[in-house]
Amino acid sequence: MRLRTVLGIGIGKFSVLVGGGKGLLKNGPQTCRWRLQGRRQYSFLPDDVKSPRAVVNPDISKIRNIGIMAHIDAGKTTTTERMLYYSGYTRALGDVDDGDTVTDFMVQERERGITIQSAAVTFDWKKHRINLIDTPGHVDFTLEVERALRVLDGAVAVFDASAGVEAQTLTVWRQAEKHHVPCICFLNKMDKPGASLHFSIESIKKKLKANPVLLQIPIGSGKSFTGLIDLITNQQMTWRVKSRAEDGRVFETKSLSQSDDPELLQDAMEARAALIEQVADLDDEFAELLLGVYGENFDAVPPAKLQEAVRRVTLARKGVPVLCGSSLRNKGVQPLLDAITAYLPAPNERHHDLVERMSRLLLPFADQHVEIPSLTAGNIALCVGLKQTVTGDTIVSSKASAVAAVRRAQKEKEGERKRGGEQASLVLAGVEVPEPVFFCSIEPPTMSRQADLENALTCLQREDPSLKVRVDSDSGQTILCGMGELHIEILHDRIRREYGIETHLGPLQVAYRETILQSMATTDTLDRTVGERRHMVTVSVAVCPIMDSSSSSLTSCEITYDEEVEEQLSPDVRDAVENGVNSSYLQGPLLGYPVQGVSTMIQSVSMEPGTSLAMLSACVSRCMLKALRQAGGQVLEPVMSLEVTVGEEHLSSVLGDLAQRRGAIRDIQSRHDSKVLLATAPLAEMMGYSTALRTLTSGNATFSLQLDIYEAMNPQHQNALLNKMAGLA
Ligand SMILES: Nc1nc2c(ncn2[C@@H]2O[C@H](COP(=O)(O)OP(=O)(O)OP(=O)(O)O)[C@@H](O)[C@H]2O)c(=O)[nH]1
Repeated sequence: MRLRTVLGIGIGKFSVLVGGGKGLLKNGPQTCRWRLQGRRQYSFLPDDVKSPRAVVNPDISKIRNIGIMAHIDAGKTTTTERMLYYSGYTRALGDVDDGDTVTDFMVQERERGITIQSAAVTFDWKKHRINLIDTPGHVDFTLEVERALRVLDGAVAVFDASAGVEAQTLTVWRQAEKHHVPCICFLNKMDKPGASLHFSIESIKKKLKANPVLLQIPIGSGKSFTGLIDLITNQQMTWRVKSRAEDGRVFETKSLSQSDDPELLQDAMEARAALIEQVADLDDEFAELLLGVYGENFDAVPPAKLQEAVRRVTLARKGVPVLCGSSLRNKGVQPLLDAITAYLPAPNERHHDLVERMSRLLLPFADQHVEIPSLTAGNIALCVGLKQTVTGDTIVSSKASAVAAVRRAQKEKEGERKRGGEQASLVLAGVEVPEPVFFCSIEPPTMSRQADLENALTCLQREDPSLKVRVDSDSGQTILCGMGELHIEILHDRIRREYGIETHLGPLQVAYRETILQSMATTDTLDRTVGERRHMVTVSVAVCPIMDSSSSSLTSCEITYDEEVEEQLSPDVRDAVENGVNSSYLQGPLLGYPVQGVSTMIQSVSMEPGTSLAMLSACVSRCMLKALRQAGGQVLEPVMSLEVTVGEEHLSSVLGDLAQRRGAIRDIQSRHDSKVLLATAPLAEMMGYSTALRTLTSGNATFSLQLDIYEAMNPQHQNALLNKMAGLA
């Protein structure tokens, strides 16, 4: 059987896509055939085994998204196979050694490059849905495992009880720890003569530095391993499996009694007392219960209370439940399934760092909002309570489903390309955020409201990506950068109404940029003694203009290296050099506006031993400033494209006004009995245009304004601007 699942964490959606090239489970026909890598055909009759479709939408609290990890040959495949069989999803027990296990496809899929997120089996167990994701320990899959672990809610580590913790498990265990994934350990192969509970527990402590919480002890060892004692319930489980043909589905459960083997009874009593003490040490709530009611008589501790406490300990990752069994001999797998449902968390109990939680979904009906429990494809709804999402983001049920969607889209695209067509990506394009062209300072009424203002601005920015907020490094003032006068006015008003903060706005200013006119090469040396240490560095840089007037993007600055220099520099020295260059791009030498359209080549860097990287960055930055100054600064101003719709009678006055605003008319079109005037004009000249246009046309005109390009100012206007900024005009 080949199941592909797309994980849905957090909001409880879990789509199961069945199929993948070897045969699909269809609705209509009664029999579904599966081909397992060409080896064998299984015939599934619905009455015979369950279909994955039998598992429909369980409550989120009943879902377990679990990774299974193991060292090679520890018995992961055999264990998974037994889980599918006991839960009723396969008709026959497969055998790894005969090469007919259901999940064998995983290995082969991996060889073919199929990734781990999609390699999964889904089944139900006692009203729970278990999605078991393979997380192989092989180093090549480290990244995939890491990805899987980030979205998984829990993990089962399978060990060979005769070998204890082995190298590969160690790697995956560390990753699980990093992502705070609660785990259960399964000591498999208890039937092997060399199997040792004590040795395995010690190796979990020593090698994994984990705190094993032993929940079962084995009955018998090696070939005479027949069952387990459940220390939570004090029950004995025995499997009368005499041959490999017996499937272990039926096993006997009974309470331990005095008539049982006295040695076993004694071991079980001691192990249970140790368990209770250990859990009391790890869980305050259980400790209180124990001190208050059951202090004198551990036997009386109700299994349910102990189980709840073990669950809390597992979820808090203070301890790791340990179970034993022999998958090959069909012993101990059902209690392992019980433990997965009892101790590992549901998706809503885990706090994934990448999953947003919505508090409510609302359907808009005119001006009313109706709360709905879920949403299907193709609908539009409002969501409440998102904390990280900003406008333009695509929200998916999990990172894994996003990756799977991208991969599917790529495959489809590939297929379409072969067929000569084009296919749209499944991932929505975010909104294109234009660069803000205006800015102004904003101040709270008193310093005590600064934190409230910052919070308000953070919320507003998430809603409106065209609003940018920064802190001026010289004045320390908070600066609002927006799209226009009205934009900033409305933000100001919203801060007052919605957040109750009366702010003061500084004068609105145009966001200019700077570039250079010619190429220039410069050398600079920094020689400074700080304390006992002498820092000495000499750098040479060459800057040249790469004016691309079609671009309004700030990213059009480059850093290149002389070939020989590039080979000599270590990565951290290169980082320090680039920090220095990039910081000089932030504030141009003329007016301190960001620099664009400059290519910098690092020609030489020579450092005396002992010179810090910070001093290197400082030297590069100073050298850059020198080079940019000498290269002749040029101010770039935002030029807007303007569309004015106006009655013919007012056209000439609008044109006259535009001429005074340094406007350039591109076209005048007729639309019904109005004229549409297309023009460009520098933003600096367009301040207050809406009022001016209203006055000129007695309110009979409309206009739209948007950034066209950043254009070099002519020398006359640039000088006027420089004088104005210097307070001379
Ligand atoms: N004695 C014994 N052998 C077992 C047990 N479980 C699995 N094996 C054997 O161990 C070998 C490896 O089992 P697999 O289930 O393929 O182990 P795996 O961890 O999936 O291995 P890889 O997929 O190669 O990583 C096979 O020969 C199994 O028959 C067990 O409980 N007892």
